[in-house]
Amino acid sequence: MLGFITRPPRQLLSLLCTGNRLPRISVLCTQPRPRAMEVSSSTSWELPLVAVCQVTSTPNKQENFKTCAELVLEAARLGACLAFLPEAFDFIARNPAETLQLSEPLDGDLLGRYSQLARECGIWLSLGGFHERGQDWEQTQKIYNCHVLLNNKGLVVATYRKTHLCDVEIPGQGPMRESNSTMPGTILEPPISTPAGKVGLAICYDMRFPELSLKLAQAGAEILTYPSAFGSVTGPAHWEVLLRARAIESQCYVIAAAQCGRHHETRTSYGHSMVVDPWGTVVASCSEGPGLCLARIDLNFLQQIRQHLPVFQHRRPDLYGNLGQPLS
Ligand SMILES: O=C(O)CNC(=O)[C@H](CS)NC(=O)CCC(=O)C(=O)O
Repeated sequence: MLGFITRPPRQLLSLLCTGNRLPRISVLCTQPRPRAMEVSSSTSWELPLVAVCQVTSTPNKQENFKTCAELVLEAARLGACLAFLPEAFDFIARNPAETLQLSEPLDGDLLGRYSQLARECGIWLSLGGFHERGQDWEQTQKIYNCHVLLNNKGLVVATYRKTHLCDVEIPGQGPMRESNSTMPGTILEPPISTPAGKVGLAICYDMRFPELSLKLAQAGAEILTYPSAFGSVTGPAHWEVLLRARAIESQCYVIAAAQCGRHHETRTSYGHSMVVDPWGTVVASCSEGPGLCLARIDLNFLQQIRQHLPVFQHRRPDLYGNLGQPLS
């Protein structure tokens, strides 16, 4: 059913922690598509397979790496070409001071280990939301929330620094003041070609700004990514609706790897990582706990939807401005 099941090279087994429970794997969603949208040109096993990893990061960076590495190994073994990790895959700290203390530069030890993991597994990695010490760290004493894309040689092919910071107070969820520790990014990253399609990079709270997803779609994105640590109050109300809306209006696949469960005494996340196809169907999802879900990316299907429903040709920039300028 999954096709192309491969085994990890022998040296990878050293990365697996012995005696640990295996991650939970959710099966591929087999929901049928509406008839009018059926594609007959490719059989599913020829299509690229992506994996979405769901974890509960804690302040313990070593443990978090071990958990993520296990899931990535499993994703590679199942034949995925690209694996997605959530925002704050590196750690979730108890307070802003600890966040700053645990942060690292892009050329630090932790990303070095992920680079080795990508290389040894031969898999692309979307590392959504690395707590990055930039060049300006000495002056600002603040970090960036950085989405890093590694290719299967372990090289950094793109980075995107979160542009919309989450400074909100939702009753029942505890205040979030991301700007206490984090600087906003100032530019968008043009979509990047990967074995699964052209990927547009975003992070979590960015999903509330459809302007960004339209801009990325018009710059050529076929897959939008929203690695997240969504709150437990906004989660049930907004998570799936926002992700499906971004997929439908941008006519892109939407891939959202999520944090789940209890990170420390005062913080929990909603989970429910998912892949949404450009028709708005949730084609794979995790539930509350840590684990993995898999989906195939069908760009013929995406092209058919864009042909049948040409919303990008029906825009009225004369009424509400042009969101379609090419990326600078
Ligand atoms: O804190 C870190 O270490 C990493 N950053 C995050 O987890 C960020 C900022 S607190 N979380 C969100 O953006 C949640 C958005 C959300 O929940 C919503 O839009 O409803």
